[in-house]
Amino acid sequence: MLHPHTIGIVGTGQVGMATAYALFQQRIANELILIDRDRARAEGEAMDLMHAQGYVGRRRVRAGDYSDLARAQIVIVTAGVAQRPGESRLELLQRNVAVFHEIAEQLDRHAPEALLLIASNPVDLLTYAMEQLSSRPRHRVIGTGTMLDTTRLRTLLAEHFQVDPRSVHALILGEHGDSEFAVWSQANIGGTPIRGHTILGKRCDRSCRDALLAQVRGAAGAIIECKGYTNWAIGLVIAHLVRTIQEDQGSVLPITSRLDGAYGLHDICLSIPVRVGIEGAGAPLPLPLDDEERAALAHSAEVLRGFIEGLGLG
Ligand SMILES: NC(=O)C1=CN([C@@H]2O[C@H](COP(=O)(O)OP(=O)(O)OC[C@H]3O[C@@H](n4cnc5c(N)ncnc54)[C@H](O)[C@@H]3O)[C@@H](O)[C@H]2O)C=CC1
Ligand SMILES: CC(=O)C(=O)O
Repeated sequence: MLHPHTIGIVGTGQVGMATAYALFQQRIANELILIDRDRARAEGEAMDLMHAQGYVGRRRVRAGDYSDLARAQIVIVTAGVAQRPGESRLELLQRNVAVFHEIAEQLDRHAPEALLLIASNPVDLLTYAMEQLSSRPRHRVIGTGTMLDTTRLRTLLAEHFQVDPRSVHALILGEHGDSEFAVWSQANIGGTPIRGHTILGKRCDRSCRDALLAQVRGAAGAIIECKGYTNWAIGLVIAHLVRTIQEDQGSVLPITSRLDGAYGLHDICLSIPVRVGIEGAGAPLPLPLDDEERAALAHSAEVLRGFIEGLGLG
């Protein structure tokens, strides 16, 4: 029987461990199973985290094999290689698809019922690859998509308007990558549209909006230039997603899921707002995009489709 508080993490690098830390610290998981090709690394990380039980209470964190995932309700995949400075997410594709063949086979054998949450990059294409490689229902494979980019935009807008980021309602959709776009037609601060309105004495005109979007698109590159990787924000994004699934919240989130007809797109994984619950990706919401946004979504789909055809996944 699956246990909702048993969570597996495949890949105990920077992202995997920022995620483990968030899950542990927020008491989202009672049992964390850490799997990595480098077993010693996973063992060390498990021991380190376990030693904080004196402050968070009784929790189990252990290094394991795929066979230890039988009880896991959710398995988070953060394995693979990360971008080097100057490298795009799409450049990781071939290296990480090879890793995913092996992981999909192991997960199908040992955790066929677990919901898979993909973070490895390029996340849209690897979510697609995992859906193709795994025999589980497609809605049970989801990617973090543009959740990270969306929180980056909300943070920047909150700074601009000097409000709580949680009062900023704005979305980044499409590819988690260079072709992503902001849905400015719907963006608002506490209900007041950002376009065309002065909010708390401040405006964000076209050039301000373009500059903020450029900052969001460049955020990963800027952080990687400084510290070599990004991890803390994505760790919190994944913890939020895990809680959403565990509690069957039905939150609407810009995750990566399979589109088969929504927004006129077929057979592709990218981010649009989707209901998320215990079964994974639910129905997409029919966000009324304007012409420019529809064109941007179609462009993201075209960029990704160019790569899907080269994956050879059938
Ligand atoms: N979706 C998102 O928003 C974000 C995605 N990422 C992506 O997450 C991935 C991980 O990034 P980092 O943790 O910084 O990389 P990292 O290099 O620190 O960790 C990757 C880990 O995967 C392990 N690994 C490699 N192949 C494996 C296999 N076949 N089986 C099990 N473990 C394996 C490695 O031993 C390593 O511990 C990258 O693809 C990165 O681009 C990073 C940040 C945000
Ligand atoms: C690395 C990456 O995908 C990000 O930080 O957005």
